[in-house]
Amino acid sequence: MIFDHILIRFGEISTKGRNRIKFVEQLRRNIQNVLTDHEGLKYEVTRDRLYIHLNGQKHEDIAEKLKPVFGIQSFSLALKCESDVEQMKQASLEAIRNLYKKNDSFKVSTRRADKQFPLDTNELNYEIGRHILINTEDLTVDVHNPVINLRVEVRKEATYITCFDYKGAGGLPVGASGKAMLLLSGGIDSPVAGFLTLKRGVAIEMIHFFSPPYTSERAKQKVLDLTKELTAYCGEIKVHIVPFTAIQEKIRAQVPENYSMTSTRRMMLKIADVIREKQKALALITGESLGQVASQTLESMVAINDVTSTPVLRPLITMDKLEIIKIAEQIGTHSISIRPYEDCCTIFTPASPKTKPKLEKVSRFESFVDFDEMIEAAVENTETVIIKMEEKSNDFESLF
Ligand SMILES: Nc1ncnc2c1ncn2[C@@H]1O[C@H](COP(=O)(O)OP(=O)(O)OP(=O)(O)O)[C@@H](O)[C@H]1O
Repeated sequence: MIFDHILIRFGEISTKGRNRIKFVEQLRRNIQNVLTDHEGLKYEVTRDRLYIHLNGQKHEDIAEKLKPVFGIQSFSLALKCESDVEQMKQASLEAIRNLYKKNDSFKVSTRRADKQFPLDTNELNYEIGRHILINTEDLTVDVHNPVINLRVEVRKEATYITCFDYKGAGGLPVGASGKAMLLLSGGIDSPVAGFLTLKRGVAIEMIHFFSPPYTSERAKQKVLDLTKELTAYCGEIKVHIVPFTAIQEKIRAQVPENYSMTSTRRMMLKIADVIREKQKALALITGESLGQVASQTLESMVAINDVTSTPVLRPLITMDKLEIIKIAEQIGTHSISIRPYEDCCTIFTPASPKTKPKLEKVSRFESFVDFDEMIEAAVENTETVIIKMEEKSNDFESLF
């Protein structure tokens, strides 16, 4: 069957009151971005739907690309006809004829956005259902549990007939909730934190701390590869790579060993905050999960977080490691994260870091060093690259 439209349902956006127009506009832009390779598509936005006119393009590729777009609750292949009973009957029959198998059951579910339409939903269900039964063989009606649910959406300007729904990614359109900077290590957790933040409509840029020669080019490549996996959800992502060797060496030389981890995290957060301000982002994101390691106790968070009043989002804070790993596998980052290349933190990890560091103590240790100048130099020498989306096929259905 030739479907001529894709009908997209928004889900959570519909409830966003006055911001709705902004949200829908952002979703339309995000959809257009993932479909740039498909020429001739036309977009039409109504109060609670977005329609893509396919103009003869095949729907299969387009449907695949829509699956990871946040802000879509569900979408359906659709056939458009005039809002006229005879035309609806014909189009419904055409839609179902090419779809059903022997002994399938079906149901017609009409929805009238146009309340002035002369027939009510029951009458329309009956008229269309009867027309289908008369003109097909081996089909039965089952209003409770049908194999085919033929949906007829009657609007003033047109009627859309759909019979096959895809589940969307849910969440909010990326960019609709502002922008934040993700501190991305090469580990399992931070890419998952990035994915979950994107899902809530926040655009992200990455910040990675890199300590050559202690960490290799391959460790850097790992971070770029992780970023590439996340571009499936947002098109492209900027990565800021911060040279961190000098600061780490200074910490090792000047701060007592059991406080070096706390101090390292504080410097990371300070630098990230400067880059955040330059990039006009509103928050920082980390992959921390409560109690996972020494630097992720509440006491550590108090001592680390003290360097900034910028909101630090920690989407994984209450999650178990196994839950995090499961998402990492589904979004395709896990196999990259477990590559055996070193991260700057693992190399400098002290034998027994303080699990309950005192804020006064770490501040005092740091007061003997002029870190500000080193932070400025690190920001100045930061390298920025843009990673663009790559076509890939994740198991999106099982994810959402
Ligand atoms: N080299 C780095 N560059 C950027 N951010 C980092 C780096 N190392 C750690 N972080 C940030 O600090 C968080 C905590 O790091 P840590 O190594 O303690 O924990 P983790 O649970 O192993 O996290 P991950 O799996 O993301 O590495 C990370 O999730 C990440 O947000």
